[in-house]
Amino acid sequence: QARDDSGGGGRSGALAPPPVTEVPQKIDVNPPKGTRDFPPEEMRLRNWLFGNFREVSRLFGFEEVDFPVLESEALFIRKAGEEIRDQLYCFEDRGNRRVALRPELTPSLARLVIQKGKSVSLPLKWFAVGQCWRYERMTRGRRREHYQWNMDIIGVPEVTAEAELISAIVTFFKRLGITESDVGFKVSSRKVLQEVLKSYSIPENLFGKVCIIIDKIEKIPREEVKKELGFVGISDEAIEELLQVLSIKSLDKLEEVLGSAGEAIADLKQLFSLAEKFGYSDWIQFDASIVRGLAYYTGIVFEGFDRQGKLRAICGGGRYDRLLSTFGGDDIPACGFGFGDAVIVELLKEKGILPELNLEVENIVCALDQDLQGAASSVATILRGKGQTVDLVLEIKPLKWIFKRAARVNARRLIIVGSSEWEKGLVKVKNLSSGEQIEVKLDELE
Ligand SMILES: Nc1ccc(Br)nc1
Repeated sequence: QARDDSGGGGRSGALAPPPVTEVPQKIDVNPPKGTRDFPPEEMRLRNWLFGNFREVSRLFGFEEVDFPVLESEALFIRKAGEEIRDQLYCFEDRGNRRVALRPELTPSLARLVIQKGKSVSLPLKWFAVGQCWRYERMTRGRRREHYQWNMDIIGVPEVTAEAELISAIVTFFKRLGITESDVGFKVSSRKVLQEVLKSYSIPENLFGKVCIIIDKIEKIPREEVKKELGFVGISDEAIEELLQVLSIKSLDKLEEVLGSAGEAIADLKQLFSLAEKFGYSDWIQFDASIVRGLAYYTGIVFEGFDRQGKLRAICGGGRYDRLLSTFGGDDIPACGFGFGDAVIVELLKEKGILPELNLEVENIVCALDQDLQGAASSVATILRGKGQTVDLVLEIKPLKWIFKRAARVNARRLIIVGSSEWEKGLVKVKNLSSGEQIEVKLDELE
């Protein structure tokens, strides 16, 4: 019989039998496939990581923004064959609207910039830390959600913006104890591809598709890449030239091939010169094979990698000068990066530099008998009013239990409220590291 929780009268009169409760159904206590809970220990690590994201963003003068996790599906529908599109976590809501759990933050940011229009003055320097989703066939057992830190600069066409963003990531790595011997950035520009495609008169509208196919160069066999490029109409000759250019690892070599007049070389030379000034030259290297897997990049692209080659890309980003206009906004230049919360933790574990993050409570306060529980509450309130953390024991417990609890919460002091002391306006204060115990007047407690 369903429980009558309609709040109505039902048969709940004084003499009526107690309502038949539902037979308890054991629910699955695990979170949905591909998602995570954050119990205290994991939450402390997440807060520490996000705290560093936010502190670096603050150091660089960026403002925090956020957007709904749920967006119109249209924001992410791009026809360039991206994986992010194939794995879109999308559905029709009860209002028959096509919606999606955001797979990334950049389109939402672009939407908000357009919405703000002339009410905001450029350049905008915005950052966000948000959960992003993908519907991954669980056969690969990969996650379906992660948190991404994004920093974006809107309204700056110069490469100074990309240089600034990479500097922010370097600053973040250094804060965590990660050095240029651990990680690096592979940097290129999609203008390299653009210049090659243009020399073969390949139409602009194929640019996004070609980039997405080439981004798979490390993930699928070379022959498959060539076949896919052929399918979209790239000639064999152009394919050979593309793959040749993509294997270039030095700017001098690239300049030999492309010549010195193109934007690609100019942008990359400026970026490497700025890197010198920022002091992170040892962190970056040119690699023409870097195109990144998002269709909207139009210029410099970069990705953070671990030099041991054990992990997937740590972060990635680039310039996306056309995204806002494709959403019907003005032609505003933009660049940004995404930095996931998973690979970085694997890297910290690999390096053995995960921080020790324990619950730290300054005081544990307890009453020795029931009628002093109120007194213990007032002691806790006084200490909290002074900005001290207090774990207040909420029941009368034996001292053995209290000491065990004090150890678990790493308390520095035990404040005991006992009747004989309380009558004299005193409490017992035990220093839990030295063991020293003194009596303190309540109004002198600090
Ligand atoms: N885009 C995206 C979303 C969620 C995860 Br996990 N990985 C990538």
